[in-house]
Order: sequence, then structure tokens, then C-alpha cells
Amino acid sequence: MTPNEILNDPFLNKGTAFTEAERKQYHLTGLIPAQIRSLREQTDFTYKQVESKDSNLEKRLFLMEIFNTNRILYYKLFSEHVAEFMPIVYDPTIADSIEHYSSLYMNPENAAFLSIDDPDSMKESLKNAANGRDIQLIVVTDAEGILGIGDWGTDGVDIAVGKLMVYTAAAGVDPSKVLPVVLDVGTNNQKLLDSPVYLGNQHKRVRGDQYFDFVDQFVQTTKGLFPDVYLHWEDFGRSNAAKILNKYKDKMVTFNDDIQGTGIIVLAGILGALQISKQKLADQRYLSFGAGTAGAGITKRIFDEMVEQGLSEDEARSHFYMVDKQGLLFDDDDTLTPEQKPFARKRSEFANADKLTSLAAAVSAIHPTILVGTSTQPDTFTEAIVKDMAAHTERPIIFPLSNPTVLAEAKAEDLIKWTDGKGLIATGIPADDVTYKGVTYQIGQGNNALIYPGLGLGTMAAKATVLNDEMISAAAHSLGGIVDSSKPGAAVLPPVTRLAEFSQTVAQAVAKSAIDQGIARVETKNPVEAVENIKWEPEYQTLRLK
Ligand SMILES: NC(=O)c1ccc[n+]([C@@H]2O[C@H](COP(=O)([O-])OP(=O)(O)OC[C@H]3O[C@@H](n4cnc5c(N)ncnc54)[C@H](O)[C@@H]3O)[C@@H](O)[C@H]2O)c1
Ligand SMILES: O=C(O)C[C@H](O)C(=O)O
Ligand SMILES: [Mn+2]
Repeated sequence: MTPNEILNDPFLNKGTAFTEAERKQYHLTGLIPAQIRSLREQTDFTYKQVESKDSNLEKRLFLMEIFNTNRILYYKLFSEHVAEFMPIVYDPTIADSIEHYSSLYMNPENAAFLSIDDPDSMKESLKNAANGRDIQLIVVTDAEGILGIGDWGTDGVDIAVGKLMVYTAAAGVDPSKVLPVVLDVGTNNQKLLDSPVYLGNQHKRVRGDQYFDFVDQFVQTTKGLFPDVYLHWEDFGRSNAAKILNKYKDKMVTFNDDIQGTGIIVLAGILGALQISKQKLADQRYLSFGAGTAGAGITKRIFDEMVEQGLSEDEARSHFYMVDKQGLLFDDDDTLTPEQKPFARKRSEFANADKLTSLAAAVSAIHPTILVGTSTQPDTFTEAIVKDMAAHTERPIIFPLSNPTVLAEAKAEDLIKWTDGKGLIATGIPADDVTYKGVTYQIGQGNNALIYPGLGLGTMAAKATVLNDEMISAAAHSLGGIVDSSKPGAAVLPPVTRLAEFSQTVAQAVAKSAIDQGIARVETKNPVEAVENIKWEPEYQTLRLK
């Protein structure tokens, strides 16, 4: 490798931290300033620079510069300030960066860009992006449904980059073993189709067999190149996400974050809320508002939990209601998705079924005890709806989960106020504490980022052959007991400031489940040891090149 190749490789470059011996051996002398800095010093100086930036988008751009030049410094910094940097490198600022991706484009960030117009180059593209690295984790998106902001075509690649950053900062996944991938199958975003700066394929989304064949080619090529890879799917559209998951989930280690990750975190949040209210899950009535990929995924997870707790499937099903664009979902509706169908109701259950075409009408007919929003529709949990719900249940559980911030169904502060402090709240993005009538309420963050890093680390640590429902359930239950639920104003989920710590708890629970089920290929039978063995720490190693 030439000196410049070393300095330009973010996995090798240490900047001013190259030792005197390394500078001599690899002919770096004179290419960097004379002072030698430790990683500690670099981290502290860089943190000050981040702090000096005015906006979160500027902070993000600066941090990306570090990411693109020195991965260890980046992760040292991020892992020391997880709660502070998450909203900058991840949701919600990531939404801004995606909306401006093509115009701000500077660096491919080691992602693989796979074009449906050039399927023959797929294998080569993946190999080029991996550049000889042993890839064990891929986050792939086709960006049809980025957060709640819709279709962003190739610009959505940043969600894959951002999700992977959280895997490393939160759980200690080795960043040299990960690969972000975007499947560029076109876009239906007219703004991008018309834009002269858009960097992706400027045609409508390819659908049908050609799309599914391309996805399958990606899966098979990936399996051939990286046989043990953990394949994480992110922000696919409603008509494809569940189909793809169902097709591959029993054949390889595969995970849909919006369906499964969100299901786990919401179940964990509900279990946390019930710990506070001292109520039982079997006594709840659940209303999903926005029954798309996430809404239906969450509903299925809560339903499975009820069945696990001993209810029959029919009994359990009677606790669930879904409201989408058309209002309460009924079984005579031929536009229902396969995931909505099991939870659609009979019109005969209601005297005024034809009037239940809005959330307000549905809430007043059903009196839910749990209301979860994944609708992408801001401010739809109105004061009137929330007060109506609160009038019929002692401790309403209300989770407005749509991202980014501007799309949330309600603000935590309003929900606490409207429920007179009785609401048990979690939001999709971080929310400040709310002080109301002398009590300080901590708001849990109901974001799949609290779960997928530990889930992935645990699955990879166990070398599990698949990621199954038992492991998913173990992940949801592992967060119980971390929050002191007896404290007034306690949050329903543990705080992001403790993400690194509880990601290990999640990872160990998941690895244990795989080992106990006999689907782990790791040698040790000890899940703590298995997780410890693959955990990566951001520290410089002595440079050793051939
Ligand atoms: N907090 C989290 O961890 C998390 C995880 C996944 C998704 N989400 C958020 O959930 C939202 C939905 O994501 P998704 O992947 O499920 O998208 P999706 O497109 O699959 O689902 C959205 C659903 O909302 C419905 N909808 C649209 N307008 C509506 C209206 N006026 N009333 C009722 N329903 C309406 C759509 O028909 C669709 O079924 C996004 O904002 C996303 O950011 C949050
Ligand atoms: O990306 C997030 O913040 C969570 C979730 O996956 C989403 O799509 O909103
Ligand atoms: Mn998502």
C-alpha cells in the first residue's frame, strides 16, 4: 500500500495518532504534522469542534467527515456521546441528510450502490464495496418508505449507513465487518425524477417479477460472497417489506427492522408500562393507528405475546383493532393487506360500523387502553381523542411513533398534560423530560434503535442459523426491570444514555435463546462469553501491513 492509500483508508488511517515507528515504516513522515496525538486527545479535540457547530445538520456533516477519514476516532467519539449524537447521525437529522443527499454528496461512505439497470455488475459491486473485508452484517434499503418521509430512491442509502453506525456505537459491532447497501430500483418521487442533481436511476420504480428477481439475485449473491451474513432490511415499501421477510426468514439470518425491531421495542415499552400501572396485558384493548409495515408488525408481536401468555388465538385477536386511511378496518374490505386481514373486525360488532371512518370515531367506539401511532400523520392524536381515551382507562398507554419529529402523532408534553399525568408515553424520537404538577416525567424512546443493535450482536455472537420468534421474544423481555417502575414519572423504557449497557443485556438474552434452542453454531455454550468474544472496541491497533 502506498502512504496515500493508508491515509485515505478510514479503516487504517489514524491521522495524527500514527506513532513515530509507523510513520517511519510506512513512509508517512512529512505527510502529517509533527505532533503525535493519542486517541484520547484526538477524541477530546474533535468533540470540541463538534460542539462549536451551530446546527445539527452542520454537526452531522462534520461528523461524517471524521467517519470518512478515521473510523476508530469516529466511533470513539460516538460511543462516548451516544445519547447526544444519536439524533445527529441518526433520526431525526438523518431525514434532512437524505432529503439533501444528492446535492450534498461528497463521499460514498463505503456503501454498495446496486442498480436494477445493471444486474450483471451486482457481484462485482458488492466485492468492490467490501474491498476484501469479511462482511458479517448488511443493512439494505430500497428506500421506498424512508421513515415517514416516503420514497427517496438512491438518496435513501444514508438510512443504511446511519443504522449501521448505531450498531457499532450502541452494541460494539465491528465496523470493518459491515456493509450498507442500496437497491436502486428507481423512484416514484417526482421531485427526484425532475431534479438535475439527483444521483440515482431517474426512472419510475421497477415492480413485479423484475423487482423480486433483483432482490433474489441480491440475496443469493450476498449469501455466496458472505455466507454467514446477517441481513437487515430497512424502509422497504408496504407492499414489499413483509413479502421479502416471509420469503427469506426461515432460510437465512434475516431481520426486518420496521416489522420486527419496532415490534420488539413496542412490546418492551408496553411491558414496561404495565409494570408501572400494575395491569395485565390480557386486560388491554389495543388500537393500531396507521396499520402499515410497522403498525402491523407491532400488532402481530403484541398478539403473539398474548398467545404466549396463554390466550387462545381467537381470544387474543379480540383485543386488537386497526385504523388506517379508510378508518377502522373491517373484514369486508378488499384492499386489506395480508398483514391487516387477521385483525380486521366484523361490521356486526358495532351498531354504527359505517360511521367508524376516523380515529376519533374509532376511539370513542372502542375505548382502547393502548394507542400506537405509525401513520406518518402529524398531530392526529388530538386533545379530544386523547381525553376521550383517558376518560375510559386509568393509565392510557400512548405511543406516537411516526418519524421524524415533524411527523409525530403527538408531542409527549401534550399527552402528559391532556391525560393529567396518567398517560404512559413513548415517542419515536428523543423527547425531553416533562414537568407537570410537580412531577418530572421521563419519556421512553420507542425507537427500534434501542433493540436492533443488541439483537444483531447477540445473533451474530451465537452464530445462529436463523433469527426466530423465540429470539425476538427474548429480546423484548430482556429490557424488563432495567427501569425503576416505582419512581413517580418513570419512563416505560430504559434511557438512551444507557443504550450501550442494555444492548449487551439484549445481546446476551438473544444469544442464550439461540444456544438453548440448539440453533447456535458458536463453540461456547456461555452467551456472555459468546457476546464478549465478538464485541469490538474503538482503540488503535499497531499498523501491520504486508
Ligand atoms: N419509532 C420507530 O421505531 C418506528 C419504526 C418503524 C416505523 N416508524 C414510523 O412509522 C411510520 C410508518 O412507517 P411504516 O414503515 O409502517 O410505513 P407504511 O407506509 O408501511 O405505513 C403507514 C401506514 O399509515 C397509513 N396512513 C397514511 N395516512 C393515514 C391516515 N391519514 N390515517 C390513518 N392511516 C394512515 C398508510 O395507509 C399505511 O398503512 C413512519 O413515520 C415511520 O417513521 C417508527
Ligand atoms: O429509523 C428510525 O428512526 C426508526 C424506524 O426504523 C423508522 O423507519 O422510523
Ligand atoms: Mn425504518
